[in-house]
Amino acid sequence: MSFVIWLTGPSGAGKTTLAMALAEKLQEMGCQAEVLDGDGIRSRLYPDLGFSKQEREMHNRVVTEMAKLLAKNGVITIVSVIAPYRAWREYARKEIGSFVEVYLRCPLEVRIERDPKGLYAKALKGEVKELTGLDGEYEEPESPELILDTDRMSVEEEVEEVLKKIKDLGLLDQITQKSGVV
Ligand SMILES: Nc1ncnc2c1ncn2[C@@H]1O[C@H](COP(=O)(O)OS(=O)(=O)O)[C@@H](OP(=O)(O)O)[C@H]1O
Ligand SMILES: Nc1ncnc2c1ncn2[C@@H]1O[C@H](COP(=O)(O)OP(=O)(O)O)[C@@H](O)[C@H]1O
Repeated sequence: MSFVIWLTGPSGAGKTTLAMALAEKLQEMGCQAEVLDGDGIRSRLYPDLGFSKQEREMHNRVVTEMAKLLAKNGVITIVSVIAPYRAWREYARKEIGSFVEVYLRCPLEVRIERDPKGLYAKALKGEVKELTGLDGEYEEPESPELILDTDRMSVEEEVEEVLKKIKDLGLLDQITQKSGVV
C-alpha cells in the first residue's frame, strides 16, 4: 500500500509542473511514482468531455479510482487535477485513505501572466467560459496537509517541501523500507 499526493489549485497554479518534477525526483530516489494529470487523462480518455459541474465530477471520480488502484499496488501516485470542490477532494481522501492534499496557491495576476496554454487570454476575451480561478468556481482547501505559494517559491523548493511533508508523515519510510530502496 502506497499513498496519493493530490495537487489541487486553479489553472496555471503549477500543478502539472510540480507533479512532473516530483515524480522525477521520487523515481531518482528509487521509488515507483506515477502522475495522473487531469488534462492528460481528459485528452487520452475523453477528449470531448466538457467542464460542467457534472462532467468535472465524473472525471474526478475516475481519477480517484485510478489513484486508489495505483496506490493500493505500491505506486506513489501524484494527482494533478483542479478538483474545484472540497466535497470531491474529501471523497477522494475517504476512498483512498493515505492522502496528502497539497494546495498550490497563486494570485490571479501571476496566473494571468504565466498563462502557459493561453486560456486566461481566451477567457478574458469571452472565448472560454467558467475558467477555474477566473469566472469558474474554486473552493480553497480548508485544512490541506500543505500549502505552497507558487509565486514565491521555485519548483525545486516546492519538491523539497513535499518530500519533507511526506517524510514527516512517515509515508516515505514505509515505502522505502518495504521495497528496500534507500
Ligand atoms: N473552463 C475551464 N476550467 C478549467 N480548466 C479548463 C477549462 N477549459 C479548459 N481547461 C483545461 O482543462 C484542464 C483542467 O482539467 P482538470 O481535469 O484538472 O479539471 S477539473 O478537475 O475537471 O475541474 C486545465 O488544465 P490546467 O491549466 O493544468 O489546470 C485546462 O488546461
Ligand atoms: N514555482 C513554480 N511552480 C510551478 N510552476 C511555475 C513556478 N514558477 C513558474 N511556473 C510556471 O507556471 C506555469 C504553470 O503551469 P502548469 O504547471 O501547467 O499549471 P497547472 O497545471 O496548475 O495549470 C508553467 O509555465 C511553469 O513553468
